[in-house]
Amino acid sequence: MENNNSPTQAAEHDQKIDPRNYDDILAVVASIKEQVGEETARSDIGIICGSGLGPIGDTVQEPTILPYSKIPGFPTTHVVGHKGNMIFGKLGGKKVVCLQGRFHPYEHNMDLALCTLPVRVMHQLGIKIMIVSNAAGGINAVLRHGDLMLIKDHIFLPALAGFSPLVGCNDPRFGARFVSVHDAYDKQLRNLAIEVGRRSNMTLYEGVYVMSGGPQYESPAEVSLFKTVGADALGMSTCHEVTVARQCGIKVLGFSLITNIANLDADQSVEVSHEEVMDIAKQAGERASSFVSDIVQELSL
Ligand SMILES: O=P(O)(O)O[C@@H]1C[C@H](O)[C@@H](CO)O1
Ligand code: HPA
Repeated sequence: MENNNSPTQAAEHDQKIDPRNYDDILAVVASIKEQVGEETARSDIGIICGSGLGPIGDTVQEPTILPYSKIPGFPTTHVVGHKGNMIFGKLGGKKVVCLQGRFHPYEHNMDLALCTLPVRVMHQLGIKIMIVSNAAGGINAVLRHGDLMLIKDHIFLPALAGFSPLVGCNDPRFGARFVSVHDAYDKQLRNLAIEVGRRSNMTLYEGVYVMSGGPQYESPAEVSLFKTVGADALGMSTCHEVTVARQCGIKVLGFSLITNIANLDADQSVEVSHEEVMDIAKQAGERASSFVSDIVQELSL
């Protein structure tokens, strides 16, 4: 992404922040409040737009846009389709903060604490509910290009191999050392999404999302493995953010936009490309975004 900062802003952005340090998080939050104003910064709902829900950021009313380049400690997002803005404003009459662009562990040397810094920041800004979205490959045979899958549960593969944002010393002010993720995706919020989907004739599947480390797409044998263990869709994000949100006590609603069908058979496989992912996301993203706005309108806080 192009960096048009003045030297002072660039210096501030380069300021070293330890994402595992509670006081450093407070310093980031103080800088955001100073730049956009305390009242603008205070938010009830946080939205992380993956490759699939980018358009929702553009529908935020009375927007105040803060580029990541002006937020101390925020890395830059390099993935095409992720704009790199924090947007404050209103959606469906609610105060939201929308992250147009996320930090993928594969971009940041698997530093999951760094990649979840925005979740800790949004928690300090007051959010009670977080909506996450991603682009994903469909594993379950019912899923088609452009479908939306409500995430019921996840398999956080990097964390099972030791790459969790909660690894390392834990300041108790962040929350519990041992976080229970038995209810990571809130049932009431899922029921609301299903109800809103029914009313607007939106075909909505519910399933399990698996996060792989990426950035290479998965081989057919790997996809078969994920299918065997119960995954319906796969991607390279989200689970780290949800884990930290649950440690903070934030309720989560998650969606996967199915941008490609994952290969299950090496003899009949097709190439997967980020261009295809972006293309389908562009076609289906508008409708998915308006659906999420409808849900936000009906959320009770
Ligand atoms: O941020 P998301 O999870 O939507 O991005 C997906 C996963 C990879 O980063 C990329 C692959 O095409 O898109
Ligand atoms: N695999 C991993 N990440 C993805 C995919 C996929 O097939 N599609 C979109 N993001």
